Amino acid sequence: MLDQYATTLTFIALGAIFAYSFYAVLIAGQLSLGQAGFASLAAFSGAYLAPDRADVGDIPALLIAVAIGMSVGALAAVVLGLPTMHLRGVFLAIATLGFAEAVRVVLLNQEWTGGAQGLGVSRILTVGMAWSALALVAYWFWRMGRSRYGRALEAIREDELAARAMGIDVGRHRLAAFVTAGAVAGLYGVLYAYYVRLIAPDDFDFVAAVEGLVTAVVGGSTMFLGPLLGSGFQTIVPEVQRAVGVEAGWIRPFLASLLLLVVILFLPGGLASLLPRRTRMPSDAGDAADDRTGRSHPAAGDTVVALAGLGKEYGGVHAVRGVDMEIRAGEVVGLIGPNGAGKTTLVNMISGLVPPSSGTATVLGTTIGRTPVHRIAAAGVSRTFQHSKLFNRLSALENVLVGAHLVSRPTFLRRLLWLPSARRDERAALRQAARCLERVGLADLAASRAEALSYGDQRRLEIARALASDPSLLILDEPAAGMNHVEAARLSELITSLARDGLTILFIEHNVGMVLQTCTRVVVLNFGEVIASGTPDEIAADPAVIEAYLGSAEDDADGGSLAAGTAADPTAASPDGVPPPAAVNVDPAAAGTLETPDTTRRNAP
Ligand SMILES: Nc1ncnc2c1ncn2[C@@H]1O[C@H](COP(=O)(O)OP(=O)(O)OP(=O)(O)O)[C@@H](O)[C@H]1O
Repeated sequence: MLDQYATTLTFIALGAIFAYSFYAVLIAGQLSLGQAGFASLAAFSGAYLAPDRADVGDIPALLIAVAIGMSVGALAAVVLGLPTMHLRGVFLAIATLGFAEAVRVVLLNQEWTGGAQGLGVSRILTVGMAWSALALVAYWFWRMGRSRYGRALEAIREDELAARAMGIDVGRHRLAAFVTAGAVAGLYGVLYAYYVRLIAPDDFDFVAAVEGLVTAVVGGSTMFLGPLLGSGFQTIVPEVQRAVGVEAGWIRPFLASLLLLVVILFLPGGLASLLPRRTRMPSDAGDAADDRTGRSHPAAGDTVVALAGLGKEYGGVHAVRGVDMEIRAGEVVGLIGPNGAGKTTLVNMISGLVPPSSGTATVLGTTIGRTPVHRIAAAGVSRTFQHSKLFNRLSALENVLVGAHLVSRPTFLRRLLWLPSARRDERAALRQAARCLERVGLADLAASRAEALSYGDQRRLEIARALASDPSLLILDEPAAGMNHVEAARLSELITSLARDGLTILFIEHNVGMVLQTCTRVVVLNFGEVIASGTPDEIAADPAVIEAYLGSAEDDADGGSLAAGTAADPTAASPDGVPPPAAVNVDPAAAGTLETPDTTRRNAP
């Protein structure tokens, strides 16, 4: 029975292993076609360099060839990966395809490979060996999935910038994923060689690469079973055809292409996304006693942020100009100003996303400018974004777990060995994430995908994710946008309670009422410059601020005032949950007087 299907089963296993080499990088959002080149290099060098089966026996000969092939595949991935890892999407695909084609052409013209005739190899691989190898590869990716490393790769796939802001070293993770792909492709190349008896460079051409990619995408690149499902489908279709007596060779590629189209249009996560994703809240989330994050925070009153003459210029437009600012530990600083005042640019510089054009800045002892974003996050800066940057296809709990990246320990290798300490560390990370979800009131929605949450809940989830790293400085960019006044009041309470715990908070908000109520100090920006800084009461009465908000002093005399404006419900004009424009934060009666900010003043002379 097994013998009858041995060839089909072996090819399902081989196809799945090759598809895993694509999955290895797809999971991190990378599109590579270089795996055909890695497999080809591995197959030829393994078959050529490994000792003969007659000298060492079948299994040792195959194992030595596998070791050579996987090392060659991994090494080739390092050599190709170092210069190409900064490429994204189709550019990476083109560069890696170029590499695979170059390998094919070079091997075609070598004597030792047999050129177009190919190289004869003994058949050693059996169906049992092929499935054992597949089981090991699948096990690797299964154990990776719920490790800190696996979650970091998924976060990079979902939103690279947010992943950096969570403290993930994106370059290192992408290279590691690429090297894994090289090793797995190398394994495939050697196993294939030791099964088909004769290998030629054309066995690893463009068509083979695309087939491997299609198998992985159809199966699903978001779950470790995807490549297996994809390979099963791709290999079984011709068998079913034969069984029902339809011999047309075009049916399989046609069905595969059709399925690819259906998957891309309707099932972006592939067949595997039909399987439910497990997300379990830990039962002992409240038990915080033994979960110290190991972070040390500045003492109350210490300098957290020091900016001197900080500026940012975009092609002649001064988004931020000469800002001097100091934020001390324990302060809740509100950053307000009309649209386009430079608020987001300023916090982007503080969190390392945007390098300044002039001036100096030190954040938690780290000089910003050339320091990568993940290092600034590691120093203790955490943030949310003006436009939500959640990891959409991950659950709420998984989002927050990624947020805990910096305060959790690497678990992947220990998970491979099934060590209890890995389980303990994963549970500690889960408890940390669960506590943060509870703190923002989202514990009940832990299992929901981030993209399925309401706008207000998404904003709270971003705060929970930012809190998970136990930061010393929390930066919130318009956290109340899109919230109704009840939600905004609850958010204000949350910020106050976080501040009571000693967290330093800098937040941008158009809801001036909320800012005045929540902050210990308010900084007002206009045209990229600080026009006022002081307590909420001082700011509410500051004529320069009132003018910046209401357009002119005469308008103010007509009844407009910052304080009056704050009384207005900031979301009254947005029943559909769309974030309100800045103008709704002023007295509706005076809103008509709000002038569009004049950006001419910020233009460089
Ligand atoms: N990447 C960029 N390239 C060019 N100009 C930019 C860029 N980012 C911001 N700006 C410009 O810098 C100025 C300040 O923008 P910024 O987004 O920092 O203001 P903001 O106060 O956060 O505004 P809002 O309240 O609307 O979010 C604007 O004139 C904007 O057009």
